[in-house]
Amino acid sequence: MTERIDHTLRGSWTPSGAADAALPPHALRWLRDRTGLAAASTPAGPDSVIAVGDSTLPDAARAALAALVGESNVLLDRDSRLGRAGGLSYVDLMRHRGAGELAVPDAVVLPADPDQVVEVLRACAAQDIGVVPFGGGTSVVGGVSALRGDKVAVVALDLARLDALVSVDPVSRIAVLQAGVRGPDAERLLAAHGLTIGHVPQSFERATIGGFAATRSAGQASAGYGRFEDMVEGLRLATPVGEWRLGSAPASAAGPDLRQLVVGSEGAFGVITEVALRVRPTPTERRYEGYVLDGWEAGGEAVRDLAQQRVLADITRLSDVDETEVSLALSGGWKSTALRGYLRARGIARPCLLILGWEAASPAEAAVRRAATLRVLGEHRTVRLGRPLGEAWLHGRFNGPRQRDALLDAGVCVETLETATHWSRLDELRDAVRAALVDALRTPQHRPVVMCHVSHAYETGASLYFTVLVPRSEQDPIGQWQQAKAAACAAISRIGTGEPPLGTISHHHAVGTDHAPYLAAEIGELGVDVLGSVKRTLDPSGILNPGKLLGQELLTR
Ligand SMILES: Cc1cc2nc3c(=O)[nH]c(=O)nc-3n(C[C@H](O)[C@H](O)[C@H](O)COP(=O)(O)OP(=O)(O)OC[C@H]3O[C@@H](n4cnc5c(N)ncnc54)[C@H](O)[C@@H]3O)c2cc1C
Repeated sequence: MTERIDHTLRGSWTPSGAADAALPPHALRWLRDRTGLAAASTPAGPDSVIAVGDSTLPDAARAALAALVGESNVLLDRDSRLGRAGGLSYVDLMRHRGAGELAVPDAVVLPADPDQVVEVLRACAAQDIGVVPFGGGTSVVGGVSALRGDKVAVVALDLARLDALVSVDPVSRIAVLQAGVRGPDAERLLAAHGLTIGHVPQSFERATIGGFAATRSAGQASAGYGRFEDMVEGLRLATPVGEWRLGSAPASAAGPDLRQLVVGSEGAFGVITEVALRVRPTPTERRYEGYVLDGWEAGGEAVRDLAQQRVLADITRLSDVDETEVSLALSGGWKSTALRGYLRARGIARPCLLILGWEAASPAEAAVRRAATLRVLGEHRTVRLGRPLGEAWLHGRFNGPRQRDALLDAGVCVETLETATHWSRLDELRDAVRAALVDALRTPQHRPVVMCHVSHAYETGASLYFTVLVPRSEQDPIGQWQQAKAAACAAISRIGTGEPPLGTISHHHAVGTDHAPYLAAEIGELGVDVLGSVKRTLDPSGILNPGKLLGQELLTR
């Protein structure tokens, strides 16, 4: 049995909220100077001010669900329902802070095992109840928004009780985990067998195995361990028409790989109840280092070279000039001033920070792999800053959501978005998204900070991850971001222009509700129809995750 997360925690990342964040006074001073942020901000409204309507779950449906999972596992109280109302995007957090309207589920249902999940789905289909699969609830694209669609009610299907390590095959290096196991618990359970998954997204502390699979998640060490879909050997999927089991060999030519139809299906095709994962021995040697290159173009070329010569470090993360500047400004103090001076003296005019990390089973393996990376990196002009900077990144790798709480408290609109494209178009895509965000958010009083980094690199291209900071609009804090996000999505997808997309609408955050309008621009109308027919086969009455992945309009055509 693993420790349950408190889902009543929605307005912040940790119970202590902003108090948990390292946002020193000099960082706020810097933000005020740089963005025009006012000294005072509007305090967040307490949970009690949020309007939560009565549950519309019919009595017959409640009774049917209670007969399957037990009375105590059908929750109708306000806090439980509010606690599964939406994910953890900026917009979700603002809604939980009293701005805009929240879609609150009519009940929370907690099945105990994969068979119960199938039964719950059958019962919901019979009663015309929508079902939102809920893992860690960390979606940032509206994936767990409790939309009702055309159903009489909607329930959040919380997978927290599916929290077991089912089996370990040490010979094949495969572990089977239930879908509700959270990142840290999965690693703890596997560590007892000397094994690791190696999947560490920034949401690691709260997100689950089922959520990782349902969203095609990518962790910070994706260059070494692969994206989550690379690790999935097999799955159990509960659907309203029965269970579907996939994956019986490491590779197969028995038709298309249907596992990939389930990985990334975002709860719209079924509920993933178990995942068989490729695991590796726990690394005993870890080494993280910082380097600096002069300018984004030079940094990008170096990372491309590492990827194409197949010597990427397990963690490879390149910040652009703006992100490097913000990191230095936020860390502040004499050390960052000294560092800037040192870099200037070494001829670096536009510092771009590159973090490299190697994780290996022995010091010898780490040394060989590091030497291979550095041989290629040595062909580019770099300044080595050594282990302290790499260790500092490691130490702060989960700080982002904590700092976000503090920034929200300070009146900042803070959000991220991500995409990916091929190397030959990476700069064009970055420039287009940057320009769209800056244009949408700049006002006579406010100057947005738009930062970008590459955190996932491939032989043919890379991801781009943008972080935006701008003083929050007091009148329309949600609309302010939604307009900027729409402009960025239009720049990526080039929707309505007749041009092919510049990049993908999501490299790892998934589609949810927010990206659904851009899906057809990426996969084509035919692609949407293919997904629609899969949906109709597995979920004929359309109860699963209304409005996600395919969006409501795309489904009904
Ligand atoms: C601060 C922060 C940092 C983040 N960093 C990263 C990152 O580094 N990399 C990354 O990839 N993502 C990141 N994310 C996004 C998010 O954490 C991932 O999408 C994650 O995989 C979601 O897992 P979850 O268990 O929280 O799923 P949820 O948020 O609960 O659900 C996500 C989607 O999957 C569906 N779903 C969940 N469980 C199941 C299941 N068992 N079966 C079927 N469908 C299911 C839901 O209905 C929903 O559509 C971040 C989010 C936050 C808030």
